Amino acid sequence: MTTTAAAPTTARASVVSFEHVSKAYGDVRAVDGLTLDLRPGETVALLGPNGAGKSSTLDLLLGLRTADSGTVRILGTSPQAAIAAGRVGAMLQTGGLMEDVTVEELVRLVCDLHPRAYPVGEVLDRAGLTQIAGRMVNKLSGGQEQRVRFALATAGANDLIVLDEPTTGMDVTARQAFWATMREQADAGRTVLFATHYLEEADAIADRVLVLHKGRLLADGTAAEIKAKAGARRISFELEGPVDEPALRSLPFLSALDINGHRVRAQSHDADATVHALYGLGLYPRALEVAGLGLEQAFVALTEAEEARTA
Ligand SMILES: Nc1ncnc2c1ncn2[C@@H]1O[C@H](COP(=O)(O)OP(=O)(O)OP(=O)(O)O)[C@@H](O)[C@H]1O
Repeated sequence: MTTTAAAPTTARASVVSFEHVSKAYGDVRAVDGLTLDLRPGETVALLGPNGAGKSSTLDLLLGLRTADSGTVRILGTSPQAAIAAGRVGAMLQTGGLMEDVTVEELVRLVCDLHPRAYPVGEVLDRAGLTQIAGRMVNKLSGGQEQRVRFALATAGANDLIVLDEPTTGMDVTARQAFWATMREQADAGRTVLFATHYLEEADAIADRVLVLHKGRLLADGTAAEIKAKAGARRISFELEGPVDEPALRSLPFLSALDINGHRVRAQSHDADATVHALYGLGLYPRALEVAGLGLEQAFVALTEAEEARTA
């Protein structure tokens, strides 16, 4: 396949590109110099504490807000042009659904407007809406409304799917079906970007995790890399006989140590080296366990460290 500079939608091109993008509301810097590239087929989770700038970032990406400075591109064009060309599907937290129509009528309307729409029946089925296709939109439960939003976001063959806390209010079955569909979309080469507060979802689904804090990118990598960046693994063991605390504190790479009777819990930046040194002290740890930080613990560690650094 040949590629040329004039073909921004080739596999090598960025699907999403932010270059030094900033957005402030008064003196609140919601997005602060964000530079970012998302590539085809990536499933990317956007994490951050409340107010970190996740929704603002998605709003800028979708052209719903204008950046104060910097450039946002989708597939090499402006967000508005990419959306008009039917290349972007979005599912946002806010924004009411049209109410005086049935589920099917609403889905049909959106399919009619989409330049590369899927058949209405397929869209309804994929979102688990076939059974309630004839129901009025204003009679739906919160979780059913989310399914409708999901259907609207996947009404056509989009290159980019943007989701703001998509599974909020969905039950377990809906959630599983939702992520199965998103995986299919990613396998078909679509880029999926989703903001979430469910870290276990990010861990299970995303092949790339972005951590935002005060509008800045604090971490960018696989979930495993984010956990490693938080810089610690947990070690726990028991010791027989008197516990020599100074000797334990002298172990290399320790970031935390908690001694409770004979039970020792530690965090280490290099658990292998710490455990090796533990045996080197002539100690015989029993019930030894070494575990990584979960994504949630890593997220808390990273954002708290940044909070302390920037306070
Ligand atoms: N329209 C607005 N006017 C003023 N301030 C705003 C506006 N929208 C957002 N902000 C502020 O910008 C910052 C970023 O908000 P944003 O909604 O992007 O964060 P978020 O990461 O999506 O938060 P959450 O997890 O709570 O949804 C916050 O401090 C918020 O109060």
